[in-house]
Amino acid sequence: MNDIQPIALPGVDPRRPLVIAGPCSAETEEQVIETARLLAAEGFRIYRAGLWKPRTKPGGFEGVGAAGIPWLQRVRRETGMYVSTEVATREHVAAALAGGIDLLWIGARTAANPFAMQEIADALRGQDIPVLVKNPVSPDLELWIGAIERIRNAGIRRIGAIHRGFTSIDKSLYRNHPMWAIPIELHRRLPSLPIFCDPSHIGGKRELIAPLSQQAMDLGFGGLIVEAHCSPDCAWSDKAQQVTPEALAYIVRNLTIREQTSTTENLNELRAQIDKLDDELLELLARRMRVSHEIGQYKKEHDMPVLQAQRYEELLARRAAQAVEMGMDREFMRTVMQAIHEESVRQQMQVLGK
Ligand SMILES: O=C(O)C(=O)C[C@]1(C(=O)O)C=C[C@@H](O)C=C1
Repeated sequence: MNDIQPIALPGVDPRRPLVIAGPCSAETEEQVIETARLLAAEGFRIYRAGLWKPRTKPGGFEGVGAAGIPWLQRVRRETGMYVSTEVATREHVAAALAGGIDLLWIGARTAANPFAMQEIADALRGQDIPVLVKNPVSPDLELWIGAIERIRNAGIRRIGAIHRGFTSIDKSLYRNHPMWAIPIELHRRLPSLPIFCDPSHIGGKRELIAPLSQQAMDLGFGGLIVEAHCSPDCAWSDKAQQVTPEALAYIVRNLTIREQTSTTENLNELRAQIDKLDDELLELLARRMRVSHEIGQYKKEHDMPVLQAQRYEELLARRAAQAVEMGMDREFMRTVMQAIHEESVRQQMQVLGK
């Protein structure tokens, strides 16, 4: 997939962040036009508005559908902005293409369904339009890459990914957990694919748009897709996470975009320290595995099972608490200990199997 091209739109500054902004849903012609006018006045160039809204439960506002396409055409005519919307079926694609929509995105629930993705990809075959694919609701990188691959296999070359976070049971801070490791891994696997952050859906609240956007910039994301509404508190959907165009302009203006890639003597010295510490870590891990091997031998001779659940539980709890005291994250340490234990168990299984 190294033939993926940037989302270059004539007349739009290609420097990051490329910002796509607009209301969650197109509600009325007035709201669509008013929001677009305010955004254009702040210098935003790419407009978004959902016409077909996949709602979790029936009864919510499901969008105005194709009736909103002439409103987006008016946005284009009157503000000069590019316009974009979400598509979830072949009929949506056909209506959007016939209506001259400039950019399409595919939602998280659709991206999770290979049949729906294939249907959309087939409807896009032979077209030259930028397409952005949101991450599936579950943290499944392969499914996300698969969805992107289907679009690419249909001949689309200007493709981007949208990171909108992942469904999580714990809604205390985020509406959708960012799990940054997943878009980081996506970038490692597909370095030419631009990634857009959707801080509105990750955060679910307007206060989180600025910090999440900054984090995305610091992780090298190419763009942002953000919900903005002329009157957020009156929005028909997702009102808590929408901001006014003025507030969005303020947030974007205040982002720090760090682009420096050259290193200095100082950084090289610090990296040398990291390399040395990693050597020591590996040496220690190898020593730990050798001891684990010996325990495996003992277990074989004494007919003991490999998994010692109580001992494992104790060491997980002890090291997680110790990590917190040492200024590290509890969950991080649990993940490290789980990985070490998994390898230790695997090696002991081999000893028992010999
Ligand atoms: O304590 C043991 O019995 C071990 O084999 C060591 C070890 C570990 O790697 O820490 C490995 C497997 C057990 O489930 C518990 C702990």
